[in-house]
Order: sequence, then C-alpha cells, then structure tokens
Amino acid sequence: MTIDVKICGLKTAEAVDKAVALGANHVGFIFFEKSPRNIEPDDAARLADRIRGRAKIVAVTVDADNDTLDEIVSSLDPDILQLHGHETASRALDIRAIYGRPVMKAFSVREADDLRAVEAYIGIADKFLFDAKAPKGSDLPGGNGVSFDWTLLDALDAEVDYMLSGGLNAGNIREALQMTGARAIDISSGVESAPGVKDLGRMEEFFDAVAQACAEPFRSRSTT
Ligand SMILES: O=C(O)c1ccccc1N[C@@H]1O[C@H](COP(=O)(O)O)[C@@H](O)[C@H]1O
Repeated sequence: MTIDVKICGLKTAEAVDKAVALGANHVGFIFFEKSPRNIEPDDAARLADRIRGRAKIVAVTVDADNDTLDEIVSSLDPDILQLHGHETASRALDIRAIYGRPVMKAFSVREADDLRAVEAYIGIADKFLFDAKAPKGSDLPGGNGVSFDWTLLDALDAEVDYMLSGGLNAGNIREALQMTGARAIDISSGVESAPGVKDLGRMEEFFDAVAQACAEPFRSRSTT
C-alpha cells in the first residue's frame, strides 16, 4: 500500500532534497506573510526546480487576489494551487479556470457540521484537504500542529478524494491512517524543530512511521 505524502512549508534546499529522497511526492510552499514558513515566489521557484517532475509542486495560498496568484504562478509554475483560506466555490472555480491547474481546497474541521461545506465544492475542487481549525489566538489558518477528531471523516462520501492534514507526526500517523483510511497525508510542523525550521531527523522518523503503518492491513474507505 502506498500513499501520497506532502511535506509542506519547505524553505531550504536541504529540506526539499531530503523530503523527496525520503519519498514525498508532493512538496508545499507557503505564501502567507504571517507564517514562519512564508517564502518569496522566486525563492520557492529555485527550490522547486531541484525536484520538478519528481514531486508535485503545491503553492499554498490564503485568500490570495489575482495579482498575488499571477506572481506565484508565473514564478513557481506550481502543479497544484492549495486554497487554504475562505475561498468560495465560485472563487475556486475562477482560480481553476484562470490558472488552468488543479485546485486543492482546504477545510478547517472541528465538528461534524464543518464538513457540510464540502458539498459546494464537489466538481469544482480537484482535491480536498482537511486540517484542524486554528486554535484561538493563532495568526495562521494552518501549520498549527493541531489535529482534529478523525472519526468525523467517517461521514464523508467515499468518493471525496482528500489529503489528511493537521497535527500529524511520527507518533500519531499510524493511528491516523488506521482510523481514516486516508490515501494522502500532509505534514508541516510535525517535522520541524521550531516554527518554520524543518528537521531532517524528524522527517526520517516520519517516513519510517508511514512505511510501517502502510505495511499493515489498511482500512478501506468504501462503504460497500
Ligand atoms: O504552515 C503554515 O504556516 C500555513 C500557513 C497558511 C496556510 C496553511 C499553512 N499550512 C498548512 O497547514 C497544514 C498542516 O500543518 P501542520 O502539519 O498541522 O503543521 C498543511 O496543510 C499546510 O499546508
């Protein structure tokens, strides 16, 4: 059993190279000024060029306007645009049409009702991402190292293609995969030694834990 793994919030060549060498098939760059993982589009492009074609390049944006997206897309040429703000379904549709690339819409989850929002994006978002709601006082809509109640995903239509995110780390990834049957995972602060500082040792531990978990029998998301 193999799954998609995205390492997010990369800022150095060492971290990008290591992530892909360990088996990440998605790498994420954060374009959000308040984040300790924020990166300039040209710097992200230089890093992405090291691994282009070997992993999907994901641009993480938060309620970005077209000028901002123009700059990111023209510099970085991402494979996927992750929309991690309050982008409506209509805005997501526009972004997909304007930039001609897949969009992954992030949803903040704390309770069952939070998943109702997904319906409006079916047929519009190419992929979904479920992250925990930001804790009170956080300036960040993601990257907070907080997980949510994974059993809430039981209510999700089995056809919804999603990445599981929020507070994942080497210590909980086995349980997360067992409980959700997720086929794609996304991690940022769980492989850091400090906010925005990726730790190569923690990355290794994480990929070891993923490999072990994937060697075990996996829950099917099919409802039949
Ligand atoms: O990581 C950030 O700083 C960030 C800023 C703005 C939007 C999204 C951000 N990160 C996303 O958060 C999740 C997972 O974070 P964590 O593993 O809980 O730290 C992931 O989707 C990132 O893309």
